[in-house]
Amino acid sequence: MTDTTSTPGYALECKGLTVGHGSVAVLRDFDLALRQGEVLALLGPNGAGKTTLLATLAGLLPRLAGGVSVGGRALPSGRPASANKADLVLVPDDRALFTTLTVKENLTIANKSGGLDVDGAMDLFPSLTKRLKVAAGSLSGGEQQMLAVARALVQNPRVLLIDEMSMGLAPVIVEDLLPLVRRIADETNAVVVLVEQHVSLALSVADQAIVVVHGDVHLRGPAGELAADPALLETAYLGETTSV
Ligand SMILES: Nc1ncnc2c1ncn2[C@@H]1O[C@H](COP(=O)(O)OP(=O)(O)OP(=O)(O)O)[C@@H](O)[C@H]1O
Repeated sequence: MTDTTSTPGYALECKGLTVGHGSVAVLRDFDLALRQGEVLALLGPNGAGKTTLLATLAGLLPRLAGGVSVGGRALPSGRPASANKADLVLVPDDRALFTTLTVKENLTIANKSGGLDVDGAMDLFPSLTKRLKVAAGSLSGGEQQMLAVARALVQNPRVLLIDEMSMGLAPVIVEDLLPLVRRIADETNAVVVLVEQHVSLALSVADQAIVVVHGDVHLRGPAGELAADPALLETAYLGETTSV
């Protein structure tokens, strides 16, 4: 039987975690241990199970097996309110903004005590300052992504899960946005799990990286070491299990 006891010192821990849809597993027996302020780049081709993993960590899907703990406390399976109470916040790939509300309203209704306030969020995303009174649905794609991350930050996350921050954005915007992930982890001490298709950029801001392919971990290690070995990454993406 899987030992799901949490280990002291880890801000986010998964042990023997299996996630999926209905009874169909898409990512099996997944282990993870991250400390405060660490950034994980979760990489892999389409259909690998990355989004399913994030949704499960956020309690939006029930676990099929294994355990998840945040700050040493076990999270119940399939309970988004419990995950949120444990300060685990998901930025989904569709951003899930309230499109008819203004930028300021989106931030104000999400604000939790102890988190950044609206002004603090504007320090990280100064270009949103002049858009505070604009409806979220009228923002550009890049601005909407900034707002989605800012809205997560005002919830004072201990664990921040960001699914495909760069989806639909021009490369030049992605190059500006991804370094903010590093700054967020450094300044707030949150764990950040970043699902990202821009592999080099993601590795440049991450501490650790994992490549999942068809539901299995094919490579994991320090992000810098993976970035320095493109051939190894390619091999992992092609489906061969390898190691740094
Ligand atoms: N709602 C669902 N019901 C059943 N199966 C699903 C559902 N959503 C995703 N899947 C399946 O689960 C598997 C993993 O999908 P998932 O979206 O987690 O992968 P991913 O790594 O995030 O890929 P992508 O980068 O394309 O988003 C895929 O085979 C997908 O078809």
